[in-house]
Amino acid sequence: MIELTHVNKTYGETVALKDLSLEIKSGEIFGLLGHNGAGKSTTIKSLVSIIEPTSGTITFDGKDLKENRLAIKQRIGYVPDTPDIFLQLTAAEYWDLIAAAYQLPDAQVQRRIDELTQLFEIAGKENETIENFSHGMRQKTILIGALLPDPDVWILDEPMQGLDPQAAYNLKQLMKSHAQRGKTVIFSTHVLDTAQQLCDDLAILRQGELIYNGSVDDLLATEPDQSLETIYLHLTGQKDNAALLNNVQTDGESHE
Ligand SMILES: Nc1ncnc2c1ncn2[C@@H]1O[C@H](COP(=O)(O)OP(=O)(O)OP(=O)(O)O)[C@@H](O)[C@H]1O
Repeated sequence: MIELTHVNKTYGETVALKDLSLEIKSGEIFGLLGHNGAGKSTTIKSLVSIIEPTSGTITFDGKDLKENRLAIKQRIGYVPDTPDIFLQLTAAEYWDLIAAAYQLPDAQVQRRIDELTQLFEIAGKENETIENFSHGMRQKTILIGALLPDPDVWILDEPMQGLDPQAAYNLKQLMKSHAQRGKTVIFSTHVLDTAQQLCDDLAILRQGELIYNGSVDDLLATEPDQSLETIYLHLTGQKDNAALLNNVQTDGESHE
């Protein structure tokens, strides 16, 4: 179980997270939703210790993250929101770096790399520089790095971005089986169909504040026969969106 309790994060004047409390259970897929700037990446970066909350506590199985940072980080596989990292390395050098950080046995590393590069269809590209990869190939390289140690907790920031349909399908299957093995998957997404398909529980953030936390099923039950997209837009959307949309659509005509 992962618990965030009264977590706040400010950047100067900007309040990125406001009094966020969440419980994320083992064996579940937990989705973080919210518009651009809502605080999803800030939540994720706090969980993986890239940033320090201004106040509040985060615990993993009752252990405080601040006091057990290294041990907890070893349990986490993290995919950041951009794959544009370590561009000067080859994919193999990047995975070596991860293997060293997690102190993985060579045989395990080679087996996992063989399996994962075949699954994500980048076998044969291991010795090419990441800078020369397409966006999707970079994303696959980072994903393989995160999955290499088979960590307990996967924390994935918009992981489907740039993946081709086959790779996205494979990743979704891996996420489901990871949760079925009693482990935890936390991911952020803007793709509400994916959230509806995959998540057990959800948090929806708006301007750093939690506006929904609970199961997908309970949320769907609030408006029977509506999709998650419709319900999400009702919760978070602009009140006068139709008028704004109409202005933009008809603006071209008024200048013709
Ligand atoms: N390093 C930073 N310095 C200053 N402000 C920041 C920094 N990082 C994030 N913010 C601000 O914190 C708020 C939350 O940003 P965050 O990246 O968590 O949003 P997000 O929900 O992940 O957005 P997106 O969907 O666009 O990725 C935003 O107002 C953002 O401008």
